[in-house]
Amino acid sequence: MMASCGCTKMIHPVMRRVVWAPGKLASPLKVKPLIETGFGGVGVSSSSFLVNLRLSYRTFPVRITSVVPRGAGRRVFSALGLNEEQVAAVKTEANCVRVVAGPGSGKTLVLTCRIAHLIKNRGVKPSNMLCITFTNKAANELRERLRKLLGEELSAKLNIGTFHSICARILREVATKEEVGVDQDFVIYDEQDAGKVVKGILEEILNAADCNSTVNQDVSSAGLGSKKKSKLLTVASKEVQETLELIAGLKQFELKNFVLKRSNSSKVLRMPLKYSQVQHLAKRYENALRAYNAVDFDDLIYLTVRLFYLRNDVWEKYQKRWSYVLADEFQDTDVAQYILVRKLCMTNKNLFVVGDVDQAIYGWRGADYKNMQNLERHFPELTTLELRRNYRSSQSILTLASEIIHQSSRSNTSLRPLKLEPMKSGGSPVTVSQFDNADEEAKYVCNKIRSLIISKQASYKSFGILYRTRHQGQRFESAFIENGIPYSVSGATSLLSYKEIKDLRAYLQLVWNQGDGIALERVINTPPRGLGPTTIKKIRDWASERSFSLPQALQKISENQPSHKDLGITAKARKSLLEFCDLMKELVEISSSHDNTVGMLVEEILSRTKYLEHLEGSDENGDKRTGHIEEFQALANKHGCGRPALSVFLESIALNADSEEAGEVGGRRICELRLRCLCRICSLKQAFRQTMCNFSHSFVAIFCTSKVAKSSFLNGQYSELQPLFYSWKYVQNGKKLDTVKLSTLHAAKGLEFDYVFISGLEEGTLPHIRGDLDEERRLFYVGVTRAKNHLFITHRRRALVPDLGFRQTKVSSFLDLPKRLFKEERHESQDSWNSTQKGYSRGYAEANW
Ligand SMILES: Nc1ncnc2c1ncn2[C@@H]1O[C@H](COP(=O)(O)OP(=O)(O)OP(=O)(O)O)[C@@H](O)[C@H]1O
Repeated sequence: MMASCGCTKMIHPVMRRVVWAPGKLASPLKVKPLIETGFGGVGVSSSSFLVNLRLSYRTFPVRITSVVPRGAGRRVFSALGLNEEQVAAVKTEANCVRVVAGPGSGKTLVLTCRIAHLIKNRGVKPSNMLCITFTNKAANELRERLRKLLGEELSAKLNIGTFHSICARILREVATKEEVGVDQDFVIYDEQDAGKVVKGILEEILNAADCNSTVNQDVSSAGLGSKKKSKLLTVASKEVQETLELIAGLKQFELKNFVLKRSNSSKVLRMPLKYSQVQHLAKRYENALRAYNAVDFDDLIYLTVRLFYLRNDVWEKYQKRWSYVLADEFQDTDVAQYILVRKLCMTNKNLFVVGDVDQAIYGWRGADYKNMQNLERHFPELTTLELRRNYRSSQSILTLASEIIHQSSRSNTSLRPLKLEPMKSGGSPVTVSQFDNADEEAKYVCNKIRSLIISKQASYKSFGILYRTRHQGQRFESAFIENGIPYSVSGATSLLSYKEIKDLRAYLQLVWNQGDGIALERVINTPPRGLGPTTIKKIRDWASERSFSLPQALQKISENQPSHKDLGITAKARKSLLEFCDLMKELVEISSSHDNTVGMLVEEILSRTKYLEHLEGSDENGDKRTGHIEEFQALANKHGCGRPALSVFLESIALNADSEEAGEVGGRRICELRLRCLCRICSLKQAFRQTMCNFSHSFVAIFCTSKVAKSSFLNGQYSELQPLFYSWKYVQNGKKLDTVKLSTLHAAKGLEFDYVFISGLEEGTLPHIRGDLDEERRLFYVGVTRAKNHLFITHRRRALVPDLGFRQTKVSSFLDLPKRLFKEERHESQDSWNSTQKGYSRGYAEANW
């Protein structure tokens, strides 16, 4: 209908396809549905507090001159290296505090010390504090620092987590099906699972609409009609992604109206057209999730907020439990997260938030930096403090950063720009270099790294290569592989993204919740058991005619209800289904035993399904996949016995995709890749090379540590393998890999490096063609302020521009800066590449052996 009123341009592409078939939409799926008084009280003496504090700050370049006695107030913190601004923020008497903190000003340090101060000097129980971070990585870092600072016992009582993990915990404690649509055993769907649900709904709608329109058009040629009917329409992943984003926007909008209504406000927000178009889709999506007893990431927060508004007792319970709320990176909160924090602090008004409007980079996923400002309205007693001293970057880098951010419009915010004060003077000038193309740019970066490594001025981990879009990293990856430069990628392919791990995870999810339709669809024919797509479609059709979900249909089949004829499937397929149902019943029983760990359950799944044999037979990467399964089992083995442990394990993998563990696996994969390429470029014999290329991880370890290999290295043979050898040694010694870090600008938030390269400063790339100009500028600012001592900015004359393909580029408007702030370099194609490469191999051996 809407399309016919001339607004096609405003209509979402998927909706355009769906809306053209008004009245033909399939009907929504109906499914039946620490009272310790300071440290003394718990055995932490003031001196051990200070010792611990000192230990925890080993990572900080602070000078501790003397041990200050307990209660010496301001002096305690200044002795620990905090400056006056930081001490003021830590020790402020105000209860409701907003700390506006520039980059590199020590936000984490302040947050850690504030928590310690509240416990030590204000007698707040650790169990009454809730500390919210944005990523699991940040939560882990804070936890670790506090563990060193406060000791094991006290820090264990603190509640530290991301918005998602905290809300999941609340819902698991108090959710009921009647109030929020799921019970406490719910599963959490990640973006991929949610995408599958949306894809299913969209394709169902499209195919139903297509089927009807074929009939309506009275297609004379029966052949064409049936052909059309038999070819199912599919939906592209981009369309699924766009639909998910619209549904997320609609949910935010609905939550705002819900809160207005519950707060007795007469204001009602008008729904934007784009959201009204997806309303029915969103409803079907919600119904499908609830039918599977599942929630998505957004739901975790929305449902918690709804529960707080619907149930006073629940709200009171949590605001009493967490009477002190501290939140990091507050500029990146979205509507729901803001409402949650506000509601939790509504009565106690004990709030401590840290944030920086200039580093707000998540507007595209619903974050609203104006939440920093909204605090003034909702908490009139708010005290604002500033951290302006930057300890990270040299003066030249900071001057450039300030110029960049002062050019942003800063519209709609009363927060004045922070005037950062550099604590480091001077510094080498920032370099802006132009290259012909991405290859030349990558060679330049490799050369710089090599020369600094050879001259021992830097280790690999002192380099950060930052870029706007993920695909830019690939060019650097290939260049590093060719040159034996060890690297790791922020947010690299995690263990959880491999097919075999997804299969195992789906089995576990189904064991936990037999109503999980997405998990069921994944494993019902994996390994193959004669239940192909046609059989499943027939069962699904049978089920939807009776308003059952697929899991409910299976339940009916296992109760011997429909015959294979009723279902329209073969007797063999029905037998197979019954066997599958029996298998699941057995696995559920195993999971319930208090003697069985999650690791044992994984083993049972593998043996009862003959999954490993299936892998061997079906996949040439069988070895690698078996390695991934071993890693997954190792993770599972860390968990205890019975169903509670299974729940904890599933939740930890759903909510910890950004954790170090996942990254570690990414790092190992990179070792493999690198070794393959190194084999190619160095003079290994054909047969040996073959073995090396088929190697498993343990083989690399054996090779790298074997005497033969060592002597080969000493003799100067295989010198290209040396970086790998060192990386492997690092892993063996339990150290983090010494690698150059490749990262998108978004993922670089919170990181710092001696040397930073920011690549691709071209119009269309940075600023990104589809980005908001101000937010893109802030992203650039975040990148620049990651650099401690040396900053290299690069741009290419010809490059792959997002949405436009390969083309001649224009230098980014973000580089319209006073020329005095940087040094410009132009690089033509290099011929000296090969000769430097040889020199490097020799140099590397000399420098490292
Ligand atoms: N008082 C201090 N004295 C010396 N160094 C400090 C002090 N406070 C912070 N630093 C140093 O400043 C650097 C930045 O600290 P931190 O990473 O906590 O900053 P941040 O405010 O979280 O930065 P960003 O928001 O840019 O990620 C660190 O290297 C830290 O060691």
